[in-house]
Parts: sequence; C-alpha cells; structure tokens
Amino acid sequence: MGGYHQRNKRWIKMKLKGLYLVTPDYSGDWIINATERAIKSGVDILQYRDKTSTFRDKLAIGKKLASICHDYSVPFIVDDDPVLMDILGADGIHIGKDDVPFDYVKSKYPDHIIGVSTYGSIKDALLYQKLGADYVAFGSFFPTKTKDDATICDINVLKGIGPINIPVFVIGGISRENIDLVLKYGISGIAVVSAIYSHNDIEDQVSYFKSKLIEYGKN
Ligand SMILES: Cc1ncc(COP(=O)(O)OP(=O)(O)O)c(N)n1
Ligand SMILES: Cc1ncsc1CCOP(=O)(O)O
Ligand SMILES: [Mg+2]
Repeated sequence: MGGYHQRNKRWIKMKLKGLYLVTPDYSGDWIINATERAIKSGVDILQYRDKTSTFRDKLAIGKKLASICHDYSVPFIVDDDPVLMDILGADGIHIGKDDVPFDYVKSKYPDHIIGVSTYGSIKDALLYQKLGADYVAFGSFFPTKTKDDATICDINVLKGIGPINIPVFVIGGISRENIDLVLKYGISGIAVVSAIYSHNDIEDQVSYFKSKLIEYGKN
C-alpha cells in the first residue's frame, strides 16, 4: 500500500456529496493555485483528471493536489489509474467503460472509494451499486468541450434514479444556466471542470454553485 497518508475511509466516504471539482489537463501550476482557491471557497470533492501529462509529471502534480485535499479534509479521487491512486495515497478512483475493470479495483483496493461512470444507464448504476461502488456518475447531459468523446444522455434518465441508494453525481457541461435542470432530481451533487477552471472569478463561481446546492438541499 503506497501513499504518504491514508485517511479514515469510512469517514471520507460520508463526504461524497455536493460540489465535485474535476481538474482539466495540466497546463501549468495555475491549476494548483486555482484548485486551492476553489477548495477554500467550498468545493466538497476533488478529482485529479489529466489525460496529457506523463506518469512522472502526474506524480508531482498529484502530490500537490493530494496535499491540498488533505489540508482541507476534502476527498481526493484519481481518474482512471489505480497505480497513481495508490502511490499518491488518494482516497479513491473514478473509472469508466474504457478503464481497468471494476472487479480488479474492488478486489485490490476494497476500502478505497470507487466511483463509476454509468453514462445514461440506470441498469449499470444498479449493477455497480450491487458490486460495491461508492458512487455513480451520469452524463454528459449538456455539450462539453472538456471531453472529446463524451456522449450526450437524455436528462429524463434522472427520473429513474430512485432505486439507487449510493451517491449519484451528474457531469458534463454543467453551468449557471442549466444547473437547475439537474438539481431538481434526487442527485447528490454535480461534477464540473470548465465552469470553475475557465471562470475568471473562481471564488464567485464556487459560491454560486454551493448556494444552488444548498437551495436544493444537497449540501
Ligand atoms: C465524476 C466523473 N464522472 C464521469 C467521469 C468520466 O469518466 P470516463 O467515462 O472514464 O471518462 P474519462 O474521464 O476517463 O475521460 C469522470 N472522470 N468523473
Ligand atoms: C469527464 C467528463 N465526463 C463526462 S463529461 C466530462 C467533462 C466535464 O467537463 P465540463 O464540466 O467542462 O463540461
Ligand atoms: Mg476513465
């Protein structure tokens, strides 16, 4: 088991709700600074998602992000890679259909948070819930420039999430303009990249999303 710290996993799993910030591909240390400012302003969960850096660079970047999450008691999730998760001492991993199989991660890291993309499938969400996933993510519901191969799902799928009793997040093109369209469903939170990182006032944007989550009783 790697990592320079390991946190109480049961406690950290209780924090899986609210505003879930996902990083853009690394393009300079402004991302570290922006992440810290966003977390200080109220982000609830962070995912390190970086499709372009080398593994060596991801170790250095991830270490800085892990340290920020540790300081603010925010769950730290790594996208795709269980080895990176382990070495960074992250709290968990997010996997999708092209990633390492769920069963492999669950058997090797039974106590870590495992989040799974289920796109627009309630059936898959219920399957992964049964297999022990800690949360599921639906989306994309709106066009996004952050993920080239994102597929657009019908938002009406969210009408069927009632039987899912693990946290449900939605992702993909979420903005000030459309946030109400997803928050009216029984989801646990929203996951965003560009709405926060591409905004010129990160603190204001985080505060806005947090106030919306509170308005709908999600925080
Ligand atoms: C919170 C959250 N939801 C969905 C995704 C997408 O995961 P995946 O389908 O594996 O696509 P990539 O992110 O790997 O391109 C996510 N990362 N986080
Ligand atoms: C990782 C991911 N998975 C589905 S859409 C997406 C990107 C979301 O980014 P943005 O919030 O900028 O649309
Ligand atoms: Mg993935």
